[in-house]
Amino acid sequence: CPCLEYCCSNLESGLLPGQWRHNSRMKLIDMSKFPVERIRNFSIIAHIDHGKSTLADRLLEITGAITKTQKNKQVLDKLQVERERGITVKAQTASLFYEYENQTYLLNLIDTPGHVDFSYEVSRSISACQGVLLIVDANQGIQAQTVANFYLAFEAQLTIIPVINKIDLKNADPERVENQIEKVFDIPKEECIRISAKLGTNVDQVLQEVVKRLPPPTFNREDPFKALVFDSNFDQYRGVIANVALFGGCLSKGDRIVSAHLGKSYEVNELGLLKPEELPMERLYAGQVGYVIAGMKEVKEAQIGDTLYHQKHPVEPLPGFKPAKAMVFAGMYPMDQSDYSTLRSAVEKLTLNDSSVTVQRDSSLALGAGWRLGFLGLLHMEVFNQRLEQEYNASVIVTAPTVPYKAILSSPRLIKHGREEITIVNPAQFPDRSLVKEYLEPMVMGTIISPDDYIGKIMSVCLNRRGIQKNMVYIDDHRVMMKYLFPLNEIVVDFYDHLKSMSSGYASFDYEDAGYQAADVIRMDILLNGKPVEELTTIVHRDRAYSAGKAMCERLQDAIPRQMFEIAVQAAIGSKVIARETIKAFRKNVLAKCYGGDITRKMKLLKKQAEGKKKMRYIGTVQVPKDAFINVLKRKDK
Ligand SMILES: Nc1nc2c(ncn2[C@@H]2O[C@H](COP(=O)(O)OP(=O)(O)OP(=O)(O)O)[C@@H](O)[C@H]2O)c(=O)[nH]1
Repeated sequence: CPCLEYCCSNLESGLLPGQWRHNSRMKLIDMSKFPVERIRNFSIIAHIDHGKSTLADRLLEITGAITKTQKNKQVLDKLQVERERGITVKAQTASLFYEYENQTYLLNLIDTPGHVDFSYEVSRSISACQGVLLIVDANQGIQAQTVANFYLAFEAQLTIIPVINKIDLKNADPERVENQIEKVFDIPKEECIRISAKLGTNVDQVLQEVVKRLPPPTFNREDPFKALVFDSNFDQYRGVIANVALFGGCLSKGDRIVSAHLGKSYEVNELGLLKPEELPMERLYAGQVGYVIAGMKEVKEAQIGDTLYHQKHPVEPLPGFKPAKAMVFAGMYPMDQSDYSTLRSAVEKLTLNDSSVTVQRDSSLALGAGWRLGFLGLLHMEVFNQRLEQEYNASVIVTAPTVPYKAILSSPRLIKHGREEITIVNPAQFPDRSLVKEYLEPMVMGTIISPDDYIGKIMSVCLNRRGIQKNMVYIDDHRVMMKYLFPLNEIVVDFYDHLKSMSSGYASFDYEDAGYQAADVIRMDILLNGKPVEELTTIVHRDRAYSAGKAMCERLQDAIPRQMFEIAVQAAIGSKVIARETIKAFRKNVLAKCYGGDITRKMKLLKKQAEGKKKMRYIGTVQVPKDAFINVLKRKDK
């Protein structure tokens, strides 16, 4: 960092361990005496693309943590997938020093993702904070994730500073957005700050308001050490790096700490602040946010939500978090079985970094040995897949995603360990109706915000997806917020895409878990040339079986390239085929060389060709492209 200089052994600088020198003003900051009242911990939360990472860049620039160059764009989005997709996937922390009214403040900022699949990151991040900056786009106004994120912060009783971003846009209407904020969140519009994160307009005011409006942490250095693990990463060489917020006491290098969850003890090898790179320190104090490396070999050992304390001073553990709940499951297999062990180590390493992915071993007749992975949503699954390919050079086949159904069993034969209820994460293991009292499907409460011109279209799509309307309110003169109860299965794959395209990109969607409901669902198999393909088996609602089967066959017909033999694509329920499409074979013109001539010779050639094809159909395996598994589930809403 060009502006701040940290000293641990450099005697010439005249600094003691744990002291900072602010080069531009030659001011020494002794962290051991830094008062808690001058610390502010806050998150930046918003709907996707409303400008969180851009604002974080400006805050880092103003406070001198990074230099102002073209290269320094979205510095907190470090992953390649984040940079390529332009989205934040993982929350990032940065500690900044800010000068206000001749006092130095330590601001710990956490930039969070905006997409619904990563809202778990948001809820974890805000647990380490006392306040949030709620960013709203001055053109788009309040969107579905703005509402969801607001409630996360509101329920955690954090101070909320509304910030209206992108006021430089031609169509910006900050006045309208302020009215929406007042109406929907009951925050007086005078409290909103209008900024342009891109141009830097009023960004300094944001920092001033953070200092003025957000409360400092109320933790005491004299109390026993107590820290919340709110995130963790895995480094191949250094092991687990736990991001912690200190809720009391202080922690020094060499201290022995215990993780409350496992009761294991560790020696602290390294600790420090995140600026946003790791900056080793001698000590961390109550109220600060930083990182700790303590020889933990698996992320499981630094479980998110866990409490760390000094071995000699046990404390009451903090409440922690609910574990992330996987919403989508899919099989993952190596393209080539010989790559199995390489892929296994890649999956293990990546899940060490992303503890919200659940992993179970699985195998399939067609695709060999693999895993069944659970994700928080489809984007999460795509990002995981992309990271595997980019960061670990692995090539994988991902099967059709499915949601976790439940079945209440009636047959005592199947009741293991007194469990009557089973969760079905693989449709191929869907228990037969005769063994089941009741099937249950996962439900979600969806929030849709859209201009009112599209209400009619949206309602008909929601109905088509078995949605039940629960509420509808106007958030301003032209925008409505609708609440729908949906079966998760109906919205998980492509609902958001449809909603976006039918509303010219104006509608936004967010959902939260709403438990389980009884449902009349059945298993539908897909057969290619009479052979069931386990990886394409799906669970569908009985009323939708025929239309779903027909649509899947049609989509497979498009997705599977023509091969040297004819392929019959069938959808079946039990032994009953309910839909069929045929993929025609490439036909070699065996008669090309026969100019006129004897008809019996032509017939002989055609018969020989037909026999050859019959053989191929028998022995040939159908090649299914790897993206076909997901594409077959994407439906077209009328
Ligand atoms: N005109 C204008 N564009 C902005 C402003 N702030 C951000 N943007 C643009 O908006 C887009 C999204 O910005 P990001 O900072 O990536 O948004 P984000 O909220 O971090 O996005 P996620 O992390 O994916 O949720 C980028 O193209 C930015 O350049 C602004 O003040 N004015």
